[in-house]
Amino acid sequence: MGQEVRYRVRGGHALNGTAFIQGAKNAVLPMIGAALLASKGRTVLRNVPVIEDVRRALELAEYVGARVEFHEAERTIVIDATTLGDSSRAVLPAEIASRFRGSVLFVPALMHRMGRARIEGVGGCNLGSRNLDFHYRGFARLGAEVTEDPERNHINVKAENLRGGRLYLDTPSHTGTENLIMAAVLTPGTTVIEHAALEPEVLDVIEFLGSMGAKISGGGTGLITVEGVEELTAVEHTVMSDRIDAGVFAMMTAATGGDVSLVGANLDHLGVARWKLEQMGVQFTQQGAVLRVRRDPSVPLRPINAVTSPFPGFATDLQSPLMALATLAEGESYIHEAIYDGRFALADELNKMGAKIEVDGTRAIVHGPTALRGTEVIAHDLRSGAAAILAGLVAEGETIVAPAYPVDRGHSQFANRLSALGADVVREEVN
Ligand SMILES: CC(=O)N[C@H]1[C@@H](OP(=O)(O)OP(=O)(O)OC[C@H]2O[C@@H](n3ccc(=O)[nH]c3=O)[C@H](O)[C@@H]2O)O[C@H](CO)[C@@H](O)[C@@H]1O
Ligand SMILES: C=C(OP(=O)(O)O)C(=O)O
Repeated sequence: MGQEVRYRVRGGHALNGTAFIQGAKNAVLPMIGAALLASKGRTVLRNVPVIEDVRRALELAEYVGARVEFHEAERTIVIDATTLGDSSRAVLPAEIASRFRGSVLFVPALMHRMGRARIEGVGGCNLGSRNLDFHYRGFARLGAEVTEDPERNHINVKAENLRGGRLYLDTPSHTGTENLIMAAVLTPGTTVIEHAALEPEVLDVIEFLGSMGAKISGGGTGLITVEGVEELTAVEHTVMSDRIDAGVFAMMTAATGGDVSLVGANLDHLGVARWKLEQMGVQFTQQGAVLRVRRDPSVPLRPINAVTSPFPGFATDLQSPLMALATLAEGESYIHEAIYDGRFALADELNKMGAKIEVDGTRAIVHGPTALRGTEVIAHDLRSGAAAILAGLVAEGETIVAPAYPVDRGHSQFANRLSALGADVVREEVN
C-alpha cells in the first residue's frame, strides 16, 4: 500500500482574520504556454500560485525544451524559451499532459516554435464531456493540418503556411479563446475570433501577450482581432488574483459565520456569484485591494437558485462550494449546472454527511438546513474537494477529504491559510 495524502478537518470554528488570495491558476497556465512563444529574453511571472498544476506546467515546459525556475517562496517563475526549436521535442506526453487541463495551452507555442505538435493527452477535472473541437477546428482554419491517430488516441498538428482567418466559437470557451489568440499572435495576417470568452483571466492573458509585443484588440467584447507579428519578446508580469480561490474563501467564511479580509480579491471578478451570495445573507465590502466578507451567525442563510454560465454568470468552478453552502440554508435551493454534464459528484459525498440533495441530470435540489456530520468523503475533483472541506468546517466531528491531490492542483497552501483563520484543518500523509 502506498501513502495517501488527505485533508482532515474538525468542524466548529468560525473563520476570522486575513487570508491572502493566491494568483489565478487559470491565468498563469496560459501565461506559461504564452511565455514559450518568446524567442528572446527571459519571462518573469510574479504572484504565481504554488499549486500542482503549475508544477506540471513547468515540467511540460522543460520537457519541450525550455529552461524554467520556480522560486516558490517568492511565488515567481523565470522561463527561458530561447532554447526551444528541436521539433523532436514537440510532444505533449500523456504522463504529464494528462494530469492537467492547461496542457492544451502549449500547442500554439509548439506550432510556432517547432512547426508541429503531438498531443498525447489532456487532463483536468473529470466533469463529464470536455471537448477540444473548437481548438482543433480553429487551428485548422488558420492553415494547420490537424489529424487524429485513433489507435494511439493522439492528435497531430502540422503548422506550415499559417495565415490569419475568421474564427468563431459555438460557446465562449475559456481556454479555446486563449489558445486561438495564442495561435494567431505569430500568424501572418489578421485573425478575428467571434463569440470569444469574457473571463477576467482571458483579459490578463491578453495584457501579458500585448506587453510581449502581440497586437490584440477587443478583449472583453466577445469579438477579438489579432494582427500577426513576427516575434514576441519575454517580459515581466504579475498574475491577477484568483477569483475562484476568493469565492471559495468567501463561502467558507459565510458557512462558518465569520469575518475575513481577503487580500487581493476583487468583487467585480465574482460576477453573479456576488449577488447570489448577498441574497443568501453574505456581506461584502471592497476596501481597495481587500475584500471584507462577513456573515452574521445569528441570521440563518437563505436558500438560493443558481445557473452556471460563462463570465459574468455564476462560475461553474464555484458551483460545488455553493452546493455545500446551500445545505446550511433554511429552505430549498435549486442549482442548474449548465456548463458541464457531470459536475455533481459532490452531492453523494454531502449526502454521506447528512445532506439531502436530489440530483436529476444537470439539475440539483438541496433541501436545507442540514446539521452536517463529519465522515470520510472523496475529492472527485478540485472544487468538489474544496467544497467537502467547506462542509467539514461546519460539520460535527471529523471530516476526512481524500485524495488531497485534486485540491492541491488548484489551491495553494490550503490547510495553512485556513488554519491562520482559526480553522482546524491539516493536510496529512497516512500509510
Ligand atoms: C484551465 C482553465 O482555464 N480551466 C477553466 C476553463 O476550462 P475550459 O477552457 O476547458 O472550459 P471551456 O470554457 O472550454 O468549456 C466549457 C464548455 O464548452 C465545451 N467545449 C469547450 C471547448 C471545445 O472545444 N468544445 C466544447 O464543446 C466543454 O465541453 C464545456 O462543456 O473554463 C471552465 C469554464 O469556465 C472552468 O471550469 C475551468 O476551470
Ligand atoms: C475545472 C477546473 O479546472 P481545470 O479546467 O484545470 O480542470 C477548475 O479549476 O475548477
